[in-house]
Amino acid sequence: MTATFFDRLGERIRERDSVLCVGLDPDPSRLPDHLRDRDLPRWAFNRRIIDATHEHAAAYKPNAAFYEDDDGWRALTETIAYAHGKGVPVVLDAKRADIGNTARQYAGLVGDRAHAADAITVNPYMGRDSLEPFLSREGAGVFVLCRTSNPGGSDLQDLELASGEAVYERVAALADLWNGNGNVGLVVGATAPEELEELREQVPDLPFLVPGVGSQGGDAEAAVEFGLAEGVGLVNSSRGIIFAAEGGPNEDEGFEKAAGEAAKRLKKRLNRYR
Ligand SMILES: O=C(O)c1cc(=O)[nH]c(=O)n1[C@@H]1O[C@H](COP(=O)(O)O)[C@@H](O)[C@H]1O
Repeated sequence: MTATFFDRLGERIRERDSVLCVGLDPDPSRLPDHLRDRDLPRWAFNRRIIDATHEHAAAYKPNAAFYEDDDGWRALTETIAYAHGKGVPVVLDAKRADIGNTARQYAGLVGDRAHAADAITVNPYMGRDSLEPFLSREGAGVFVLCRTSNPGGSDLQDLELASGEAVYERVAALADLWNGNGNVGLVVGATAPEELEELREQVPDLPFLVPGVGSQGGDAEAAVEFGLAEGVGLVNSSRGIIFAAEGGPNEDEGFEKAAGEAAKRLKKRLNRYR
């Protein structure tokens, strides 16, 4: 195993010729009917999605929100183990951070523990010490929320500081300082293409995780053009891939085929801009 998460991700990107991150957000209300009576319906769904998409995926990104209940963590750990079995790194989208004592507990979500993820998304709001337990896990990737894709992303992140820089620019500068182990990246939404371009110039060495392509209508070209650092970075789509069959003739039985085709299509589209 190579040293950093980004080394491993870079290898995967080259090997699969893909920067596509497939988001595993299995909203229980949208699962196909025939999987609903399974022991762990979300796991049954994810397993089929992974079978159909892994050839095209540089990484998977389960969002913790879809697993935070009694059966959820079992579904999540099965999913992580299965993705690893296919050789695909997993970014746990948990957006965590807390005072050190608590963050140390969260940090077990990534790293060497069996079924832990390879990288995690974190929230910079509480500052460096709240992220230290993640940053100090040298082999784990840490994606710091910088300029998010949601409409309210500008409410705080675009505010201008006394120094003249925007809050998101300060976050990027801090993340660059926190990158002593070469394991830090930024989350920057594809719905903010100007900020993507500007941030790429500001922190040329940090890989970005770029969500917001697909269901949120973000700019796929800007995501690729500015999201990659030395060819390494991820462009995520979740609902646009895993629920690609919805509304079509094979909504129920053919959902994994539709997901596989959607993943292949988006991979190819992203590759046109690399
Ligand atoms: O951290 C994230 O991944 C994230 C940051 C952000 O700014 N916007 C954003 O959409 N995300 C996540 O990326 C995924 C996007 O899902 P889709 O809109 O279905 O592709 C969800 O899991 C979001 O929580």
